[in-house]
Amino acid sequence: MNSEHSTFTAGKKVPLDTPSNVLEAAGVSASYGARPILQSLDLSVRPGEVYALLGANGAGKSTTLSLFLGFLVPDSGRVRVNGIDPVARAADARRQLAYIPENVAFYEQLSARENLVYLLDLAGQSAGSGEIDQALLAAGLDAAAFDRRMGGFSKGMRQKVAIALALARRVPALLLDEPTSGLDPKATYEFNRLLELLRARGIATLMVTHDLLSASEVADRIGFLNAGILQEEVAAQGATGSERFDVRNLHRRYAGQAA
Ligand SMILES: Nc1ncnc2c1ncn2[C@@H]1O[C@H](COP(=O)(O)OP(=O)(O)OP(=O)(O)O)[C@@H](O)[C@H]1O
Repeated sequence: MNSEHSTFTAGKKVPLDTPSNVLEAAGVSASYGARPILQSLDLSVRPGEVYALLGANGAGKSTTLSLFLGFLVPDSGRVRVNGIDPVARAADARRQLAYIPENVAFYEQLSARENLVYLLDLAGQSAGSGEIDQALLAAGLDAAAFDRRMGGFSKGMRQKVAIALALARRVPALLLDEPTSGLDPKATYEFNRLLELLRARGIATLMVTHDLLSASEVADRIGFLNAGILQEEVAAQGATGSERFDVRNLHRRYAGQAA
């Protein structure tokens, strides 16, 4: 039980075994040196929720990811990953997370299977070959590619391996930095279906993106960050379907903000 997490029910403090927010930033301000970047940021992602963080270049989106990764110490406020402080308990917090940067790095000489075995081992986990194959298949990698060297993999294939690693590690949270940039429409479509799988598995996903169409298709909530301030959050209207968000409306807000 995590004593840091509790809630008030009818005036009585009730401890929670599982935090209701897997990713949580509350009243967070952060800076690089003397330069303030994020101001009083309140952002949370629940289990099984896909949260898309939008904002102009330099708005502070990647900086937000850095907070959850424990790369940046906040000036004030509270950051938690599955109830764990990513600075005070860095190794524990990292075990809760998978981070997929814009360009995912793997051991180029190793195959997808070998990368997974090795990276799981580095993470202190062992998985049988059956489990590894299941994760790769669930992530949508063609079985013919399992034993190919990753040096020749496309960005879309690399992302599938990265998602397979997250699935095999059974992490409760996933951080994605511009996952669909540079993907063709088919690969983008496949990636968006993968996000739906992550949602179904109860993973809390925070995705930084400029891709409004993907965000509108897969996100449950969209936040607009402007100059380090989370100006607005909008929630999906329906559980599924293309009308979850009004894309034109999103575009107007986003473009208006970026101007
Ligand atoms: N390591 C760093 N040291 C100093 N300043 C930084 C550092 N990293 C980012 N910045 C600055 O912080 C601000 C926010 O950057 P951040 O990368 O979080 O923005 P972003 O919203 O992710 O932008 P983009 O869409 O271009 O990736 C920018 O002005 C950037 O120049």
